[in-house]
Amino acid sequence: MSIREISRRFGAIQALDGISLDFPAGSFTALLGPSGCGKSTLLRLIAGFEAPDAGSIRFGSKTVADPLRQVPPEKRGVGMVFQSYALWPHMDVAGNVSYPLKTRGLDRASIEARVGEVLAMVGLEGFGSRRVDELSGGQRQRVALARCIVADSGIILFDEPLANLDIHLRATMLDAFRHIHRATGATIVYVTHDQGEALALADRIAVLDRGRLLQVGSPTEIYRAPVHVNVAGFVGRGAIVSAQVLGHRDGMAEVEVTGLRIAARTADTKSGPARILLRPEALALSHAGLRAVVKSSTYRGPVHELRLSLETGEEILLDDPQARGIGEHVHVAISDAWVVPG
Ligand SMILES: Nc1ncnc2c1ncn2[C@@H]1O[C@H](COP(=O)(O)OP(=O)(O)OP(=O)(O)O)[C@@H](O)[C@H]1O
Repeated sequence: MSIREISRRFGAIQALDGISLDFPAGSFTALLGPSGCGKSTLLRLIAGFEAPDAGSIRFGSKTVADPLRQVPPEKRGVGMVFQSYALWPHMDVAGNVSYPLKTRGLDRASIEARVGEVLAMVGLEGFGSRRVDELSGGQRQRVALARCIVADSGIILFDEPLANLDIHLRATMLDAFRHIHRATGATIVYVTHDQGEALALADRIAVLDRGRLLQVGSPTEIYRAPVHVNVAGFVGRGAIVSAQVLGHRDGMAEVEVTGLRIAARTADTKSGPARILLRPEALALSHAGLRAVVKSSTYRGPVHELRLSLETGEEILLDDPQARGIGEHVHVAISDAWVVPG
């Protein structure tokens, strides 16, 4: 599937602004970005609930949407798992799941066999005769998922499917989604504003901001080498601080950060003022290094997250095994840094 130069405006709001993105067959792409950046609009355009003002959407060689043509949603063969499950509450589980097969005129025995197989796949073996309104949120999600699998949708769209589930169910459903992706080979587009979900699930992450695509890449690329400060700020913890690039050696930038010289990863060969990204796991308290003052110390499970203030007034985050006192003077060693382009 590919989208080319897609734009969509609602009155004064440019919800999508010239987005081009390829979704290779069998890929699992997470669309990530702050509220209002256009994620759901993009999904609705792929599903066929919205039409683009400009640009085109192709499924393989077939154009399903451009400003002149619009294939209706039911003819696109796209499966959808949304937050509000869109199931028929009065029907039992098997009735909901078998619906796409009935419309294809399959015989009863084959339908039953296929429904049983798919319910087992989503961990709902033996749930066929249960009413949907007697199920938990997570179980309903699984029914919606089973219905997509039964329909054999080559493309499955997820819109914040875990948003109203508790933390334990979320973990179980993450496993279910991974399993379904492997088992069906479907092309999956997954909208979330939870970066943890995106990093854990997707093989590609596309980061949107105000209707524009900022970056698309593997979770590690997005985390380690964000191409824009808004990507760096949105994905993962960390801080962006001002620095000077003095020169380059062996593909690395020589950088000065408030008096300390370090080597930083970089994508270009520019020198002069720059901004660098410092992730907490690349920082450690040390006898020498950046001078900083502890601003806050928050226990986060096994570590204490320290918020430290540098001499420039900029702040960084660091994880330390011990709690530290507010106002304590410390030194910070840096083992990895990234020069944010632009
Ligand atoms: N039908 C509509 N009418 C008017 N404005 C709309 C409509 N749909 C979306 N918008 C606007 O377009 C922008 C993008 O909305 P969209 O729902 O795609 O964002 P989102 O990234 O999915 O946000 P969230 O994470 O909050 O769901 C927002 O400013 C929204 O208010």
